Amino acid sequence: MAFAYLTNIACEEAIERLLDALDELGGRVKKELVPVSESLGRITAEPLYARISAPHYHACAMDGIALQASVTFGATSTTPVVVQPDRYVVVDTGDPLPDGCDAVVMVEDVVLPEGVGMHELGVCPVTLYKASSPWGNVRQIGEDICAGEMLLTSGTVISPAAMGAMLAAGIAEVPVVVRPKVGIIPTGDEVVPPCPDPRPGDVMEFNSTIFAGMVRSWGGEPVTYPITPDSPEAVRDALLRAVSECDAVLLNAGSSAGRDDYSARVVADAGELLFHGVAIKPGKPAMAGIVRGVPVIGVPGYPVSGIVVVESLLRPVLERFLGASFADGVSAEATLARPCTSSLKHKEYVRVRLGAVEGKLVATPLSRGAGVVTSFVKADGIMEIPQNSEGFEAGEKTRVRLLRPLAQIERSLVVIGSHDPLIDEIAQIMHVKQPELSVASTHVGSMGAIVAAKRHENHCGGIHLLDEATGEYNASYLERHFPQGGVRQVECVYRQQGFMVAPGNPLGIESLADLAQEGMRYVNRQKGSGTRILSDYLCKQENVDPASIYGYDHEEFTHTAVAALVESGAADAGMGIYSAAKIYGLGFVPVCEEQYDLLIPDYAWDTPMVQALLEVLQSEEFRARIEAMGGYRVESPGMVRRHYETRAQI
Ligand SMILES: Nc1nc2c(c(=O)[nH]1)N[C@H]1C(S)=C(S)[C@@H](COP(=O)(O)OP(=O)(O)OC[C@H]3O[C@@H](n4cnc5c(N)ncnc54)[C@H](O)[C@@H]3O)O[C@H]1N2
Ligand code: MOO
Repeated sequence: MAFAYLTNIACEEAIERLLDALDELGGRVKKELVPVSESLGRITAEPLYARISAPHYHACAMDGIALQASVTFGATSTTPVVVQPDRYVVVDTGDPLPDGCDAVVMVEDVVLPEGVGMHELGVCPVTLYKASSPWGNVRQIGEDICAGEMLLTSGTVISPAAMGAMLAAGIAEVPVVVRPKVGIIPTGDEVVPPCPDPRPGDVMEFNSTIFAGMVRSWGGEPVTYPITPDSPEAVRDALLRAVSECDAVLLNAGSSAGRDDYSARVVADAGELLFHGVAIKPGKPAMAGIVRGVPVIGVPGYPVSGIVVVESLLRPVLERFLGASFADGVSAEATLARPCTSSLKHKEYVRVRLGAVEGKLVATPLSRGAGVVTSFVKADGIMEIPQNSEGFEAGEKTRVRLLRPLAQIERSLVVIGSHDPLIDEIAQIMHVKQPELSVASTHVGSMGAIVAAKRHENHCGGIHLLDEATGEYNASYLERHFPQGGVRQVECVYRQQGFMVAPGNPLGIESLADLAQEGMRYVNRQKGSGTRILSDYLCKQENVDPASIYGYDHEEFTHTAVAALVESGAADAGMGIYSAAKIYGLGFVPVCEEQYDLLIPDYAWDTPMVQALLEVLQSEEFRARIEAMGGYRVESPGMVRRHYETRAQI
């Protein structure tokens, strides 16, 4: 019988239980001495005091002459003072201040007698037109560091400058906290080492690589154990070995309620289970316990859940071990582009893309799937929805923890609209041309581009909206949705739309009518996408009732997602562009060539991002790249087809 969840405690309480248990175990910080030159990123175990002052002698701060300031007193531009060679010494920057001197005059302020060269400086009298003040241009002993003063407190992450300061202060070795060893045990019969050709059901083991990276970034030393099969004995053996060798252990997967989920039971049998089940999403099956004096954290198998749990529960443990804080980064207020509902049962962490549009930060939620690890790759920030909240409406303001510097986010082209793989190619070319710029794209269909532009939430978006009455693309939609104008319709590409089918089209699919036949399975695009409008239009034209097509309600958000489903055999056909079919080696039945334009609102036109986009569209690289992808025709990308100029509403 599987071990059911015991608790649904708040994350804060889970952390408290874990840290209280650690406190009961007693002092933990272990120290070691390392050479300063190898201490970068380590954490000081004690406060560090300077052994010597820096500079440790009075040092000349400039090239010139050293003298006693009093000999220059009274010198002005009209009443110069002449100093004889026995009253000054020629010095260079860094030299010890000669005995009897208390000031340095820069060589630029030293005037030699008429006809005398610099090589005679030191043996000739010099004229000064400015008085020196005592200790002028001298770095006195201890200007930087005074012997005995505290340089760094304990718990400081050692920076390159701190390394230099320690050496200057006469410290050659520094006491640092020993890196806590964190054991990582991946478990599961289905889990296999990463490989290029996994079989169905194989789960590639990549969680431990993610967790090891996180552990390292917080000053710990990861120890990854071999993949352990799903048996209580094997998991117990691996756990006992890990707790004997490490300071903390992550037991990965088997945390939920499935047949082979033993983690909680093994921890409870081998030690003390502190909790199983935390009110966070993703990550609710998280658990923790103490086994033989070592904290053990049960991390759910799904990678996104795993990242959230390791961040929420392991980080505080490492902070306690290290006596340091890896506090959450900067947060900022953002406006939500789409509604985001959540349950009252847990606090939810939603990954978001961010972009600055008209000076306002806009957050677009990314996939919330616990298995979608790329949501963390694409994320610019994390939005928290508190446990007592049902979520946020579109347009609501919320605080977002930033995962990238704001300055970078502000230089991101926000693309919200119809999906086409060419947007990724634009991002690549743009980034090479101007590395400070990036692209944040979200695929919400052509109508989504219009909605986003109306709400001032994007810089541009792809549109391919067929007007059934005229057979024209986009113009009538823009006229209707922007009666006050304020947008430009910019040419991008012409692309082939058609049915993506199995290679060689074994079922002979030529039309939607064929797909309405018994036994055929279709995969569709989401409502509001141009491709969906095309399928609906073709249904009408061919007099096919959409309800008669199996899978017409099965909606995907991108051409590639549709292609992947056809390739997997889960569907016999889906409407999409040729380039996506080509990536997946699928058959393709052309239906029409459509006009894929970009909608660019006037408010975004002058931004460096949009100007860079136009440059990319007009570049040879773009043309070459698009032609290589296949299924596109390129005429004059970047050309403004029509400017819907702003006009007052009547
Ligand atoms: N009936 C229920 N089923 C599930 C529940 C539930 O409450 N009732 N909870 C779901 C939630 S929420 C989560 S999160 C997962 C947790 O699953 P487990 O921790 O038990 O993990 P597994 O089932 O062994 O694996 C799930 C999934 O995770 C991926 N995985 C696992 N190990 C690795 C690895 N080392 N590297 C990469 N990916 C890994 C893989 O996709 C597995 O399929 O349970 C839900 N189910
Ligand atoms: O807790 Mo699970 O991690 O929601 O997906």
